[in-house]
Amino acid sequence: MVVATPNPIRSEKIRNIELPIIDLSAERREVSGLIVRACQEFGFFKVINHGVSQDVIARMESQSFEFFAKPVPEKQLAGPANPHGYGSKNIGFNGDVGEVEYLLLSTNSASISQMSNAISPHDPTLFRKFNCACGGHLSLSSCIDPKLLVLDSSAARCYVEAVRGLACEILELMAEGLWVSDISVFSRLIRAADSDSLLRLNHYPPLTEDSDTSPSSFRRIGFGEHTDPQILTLLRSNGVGGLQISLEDGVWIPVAPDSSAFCVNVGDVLQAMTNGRFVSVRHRALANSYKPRMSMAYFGAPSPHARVCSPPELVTPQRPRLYRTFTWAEYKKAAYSLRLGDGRLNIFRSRTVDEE
Ligand SMILES: O=C(O)CCC(=O)C(=O)O
Ligand SMILES: [Fe+2]
Repeated sequence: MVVATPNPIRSEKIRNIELPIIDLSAERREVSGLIVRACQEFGFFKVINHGVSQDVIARMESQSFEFFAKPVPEKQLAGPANPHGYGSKNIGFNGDVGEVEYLLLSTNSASISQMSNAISPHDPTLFRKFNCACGGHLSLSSCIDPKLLVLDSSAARCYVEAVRGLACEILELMAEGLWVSDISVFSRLIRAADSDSLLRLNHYPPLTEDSDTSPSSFRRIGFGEHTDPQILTLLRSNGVGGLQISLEDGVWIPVAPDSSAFCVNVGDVLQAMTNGRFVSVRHRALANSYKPRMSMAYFGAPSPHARVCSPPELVTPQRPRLYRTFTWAEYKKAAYSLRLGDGRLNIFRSRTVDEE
């Protein structure tokens, strides 16, 4: 049995910075400018007035809590995570551990149904069915598709439809703000039918058995420092803090929980596609000493064979190409072979830039 090593957090700096909160209902040109600035400075921002229905969010959250409240043997029916499925304490395949249990799902419906069969053979939906009539203003048409209601009327399916719509909208605002002529250059990748996008539910149980009561060791690593490999992450948590981002080594900026917002962060693929203009920010999650924390992360990813390269407008003589073209399958292979905290994108830096 692998036992998670306690990770006391000592001698680190916490800096309280006000992170950008962007109102998506404001004027479009202004919003796209603010998003680009946030992605360049922080690789992170929050969005409000995002249009995803509170009902869709609330149902997904309650289904997730219900899942994590199940007895361990039942949850283990959906495990071990390989990489999809239920996992506890072990993250990835290379020895990373944390005070977290999670359920990682591919967002394609076949995969969600398969997992739900494994968990509840007598109830063939992973999360109890409900009558999905919304799905967020951005993806209404796909959510009211009668075929979808028959096949995918689960909280997970509806949530995924809504957040994918929001992610596409944000990616198009980014392209506009960068003055890229093909505004679907990023969003098209996660709209593809075989996109490798994921939904990850993380549950950080409270740390009740801590005998050392000093403030620094009272909080433990739930999910260790890393960048997200995909294009864009949309994350929500319950009202319990724990997420932190890091812009310089050893300095952590806490992200306050906010029920009206989605946290958005740039992933490695978007850093590569913007030729390094946007930063894929390092972040981590701490488990709370008293309260359970739950987060739900949608990771918008390309399809395996999609080629990742910058649009021509973002490569100039003053700003030569930083990364060589690669496929998402290649990138994933590299990511799975490394530890959580390793900088994977460096492997894909252009030789010409390295040699300069
Ligand atoms: O739980 C959180 O707030 C962060 C989780 C995370 O970074 C991830 O799942 O990639
Ligand atoms: Fe992450």
